[in-house]
Amino acid sequence: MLKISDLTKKFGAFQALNVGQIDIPRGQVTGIVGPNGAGKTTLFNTVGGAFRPDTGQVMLDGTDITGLPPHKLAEQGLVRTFQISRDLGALTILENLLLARPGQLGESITASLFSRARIRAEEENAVEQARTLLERVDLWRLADQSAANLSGGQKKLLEVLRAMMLSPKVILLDEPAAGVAPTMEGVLADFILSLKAEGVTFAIVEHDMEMIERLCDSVYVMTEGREMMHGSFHEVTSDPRVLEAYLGSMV
Ligand SMILES: Nc1ncnc2c1ncn2[C@@H]1O[C@H](COP(=O)(O)OP(=O)(O)OP(=O)(O)O)[C@@H](O)[C@H]1O
Repeated sequence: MLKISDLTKKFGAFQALNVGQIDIPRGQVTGIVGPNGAGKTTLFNTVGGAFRPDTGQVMLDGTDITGLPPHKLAEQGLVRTFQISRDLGALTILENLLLARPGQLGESITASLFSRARIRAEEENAVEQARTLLERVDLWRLADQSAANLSGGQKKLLEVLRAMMLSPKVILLDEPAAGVAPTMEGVLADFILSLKAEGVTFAIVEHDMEMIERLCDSVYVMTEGREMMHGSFHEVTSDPRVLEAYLGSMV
């Protein structure tokens, strides 16, 4: 589904990313792990349109999407999640979802002058889509409350729902377990797996190895900007090179 080839990114003289080949298969959850500074966030930023790569190629379902900005990537079916920021926290839960979806008709002045009814229908569709998503995770009853009041786990659910408003093929999911109480981790994991069962493809950057084990069909281990190893959770966690990469980052 997503093929990342020879992707590089430098910050000044520092080579933060130097990936050979990372494949994110259709309908699977692929984990990306590695010690601090390994380049995981830079990979997501470069694939997700925040940075342009220096070299390399990203193909999504057969289409070259290299270097496209986030709104173009979303049109193609690739969406990256972001933490619910302070600004988004000030909005209600429903507003968070409605804002995640770029206005289609509403962006054109001509359309807004001549197609009020269509715009209203479009907005009603968006509310309906948001309601369906919120009901799935039992957040519809809180739709009018400020997102800032949600627990860490509920905020993570909201991040995923915001991505789902764009009906993506692929979600780049940033640290789903971060700031989530252990009791909520299972709820979050089950929701991600239910989306996977419906055909959504995930790439997940995560430090929490229990979450990786629970979610991932396969795992890439990154170190020093490169993909060092790829395999099942048990293959990568029993490989001495992986242990060494983690220990090496701590000394
Ligand atoms: N905008 C930037 N400017 C300069 N250097 C950067 C920038 N972003 C990241 N780096 C550097 O690139 C390297 C990789 O960072 P990155 O954040 O991608 O690692 P990571 O694997 O996500 O780490 P962590 O697990 O700690 O989030 C680090 O050495 C970091 O300092």
